[in-house]
Amino acid sequence: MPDGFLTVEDHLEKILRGIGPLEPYDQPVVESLGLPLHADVHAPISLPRFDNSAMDGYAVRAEDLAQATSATPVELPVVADIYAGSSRPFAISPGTAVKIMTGAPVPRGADAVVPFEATDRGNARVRFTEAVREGQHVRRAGSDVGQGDLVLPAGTVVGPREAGLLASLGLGRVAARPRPRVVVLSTGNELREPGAHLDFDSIYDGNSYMLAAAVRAAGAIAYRVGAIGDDPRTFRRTLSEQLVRADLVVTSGGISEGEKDVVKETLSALGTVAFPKVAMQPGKPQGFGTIFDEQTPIITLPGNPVSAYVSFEVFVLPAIRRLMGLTPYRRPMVHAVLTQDIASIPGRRQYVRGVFEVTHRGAKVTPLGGHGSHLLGSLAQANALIVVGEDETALNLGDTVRTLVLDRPF
Ligand SMILES: Nc1nc2c(c(=O)[nH]1)N[C@H]1C(S)=C(S)[C@@H](COP(=O)(O)OP(=O)(O)OC[C@H]3O[C@@H](n4cnc5c(N)ncnc54)[C@H](O)[C@@H]3O)O[C@H]1N2
Ligand code: MOO
Repeated sequence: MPDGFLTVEDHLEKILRGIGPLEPYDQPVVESLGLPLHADVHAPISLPRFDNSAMDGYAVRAEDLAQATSATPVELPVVADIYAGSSRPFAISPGTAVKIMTGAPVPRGADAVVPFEATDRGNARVRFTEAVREGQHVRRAGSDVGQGDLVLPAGTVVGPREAGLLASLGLGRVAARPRPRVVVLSTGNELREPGAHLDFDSIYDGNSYMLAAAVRAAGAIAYRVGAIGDDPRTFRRTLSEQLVRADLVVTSGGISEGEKDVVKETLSALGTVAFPKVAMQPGKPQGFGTIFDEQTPIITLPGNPVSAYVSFEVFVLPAIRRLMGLTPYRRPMVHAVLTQDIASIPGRRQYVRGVFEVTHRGAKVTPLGGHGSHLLGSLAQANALIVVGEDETALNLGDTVRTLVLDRPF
């Protein structure tokens, strides 16, 4: 590794050690979508809560129909109608039937339900032409979930199915860490909002959009602050104004060796931010620390768009996941067979854009475009980053290589 460089692992370790998980609180179930449960959830009630009918039909005692055949039908008086949600508790006596709708409580004494289709659909009296099995079409109390059962262990990520279960158990709120609020801002006098007038040397601010989208895709809340220029006072003022809504600040640009590297200049005096060179490509210049009295964590990413994106994947995504308590923090590597040679940069870990596919013969990955950190077109075509280790001298066609498959939930 080149002198004076940190490894990717060391820099990531510093970030993860410097950022603690946010404090959990009881939040509405739908708001917790994508967040891990902070505590085990035990069922406060059983499901179903009471014996209920799985069919529209008649509740009966199975033994009353034991002799029913088409030649010797059994006819019973219909003594009540029971609808889901509108019935009083009810019991049936031997030799009677009750009309019942799906979901309605099965009356005490009844032990089976016969669907309308298997009867003459009578109102005052109903005729049955076959016997029924005890328990037929009755959904027993507790047969799905027992009261007190551990239904969702701590760490389970809330998705639509978990939300449905929680609400069905009467739990409208659950303990989870809050969705992190991430302020995204980019720096550079050359930057303009999409749609704005461009001077001969200005460009559109793609990074703040890319990073804000990546923050959201990671499950956090993104506050995108438009690009700010290279003036240290404006940068400092903007940062201090944004702190009230930031669990983490992410910047792009202004951290290399230039003469107007505003982020580096300003932050050096504002807190604990260090600006190491990291042994990776792209993404060599990096920065991390805390700022102001609030000690808000800030991750400063390089301005080259591909460098900013790769750095987000490698450092910011794990940081966001740590804030919300979502493990694993780091995207798992997936093995795939390489379809072309890749030249390696010795001493640095490379993240090479690629296209990952699963075919009937297994997973394969094809490198894409060049190494340039400005190549946005090929970045948008890629769906994976091929990881070339610091010590690897070359990767060859046919090698099994490690890849980060982008956008995939984990
Ligand atoms: N003398 C040296 N020069 C550079 C070095 C070095 O080691 N010595 N490192 C290079 C590497 S590697 C990178 S990466 C960049 C990082 O530079 P900065 O973080 O200071 O970024 P800027 O100089 O502000 O911008 C770099 C590049 O990216 C464009 N950019 C910036 N922000 C945006 C944005 N929001 N949207 C779109 N494009 C953006 C900017 O116009 C520049 O072209 O430094 C190298 N230089
Ligand atoms: O290392 Mo810079 O981040 O490639 O282009």
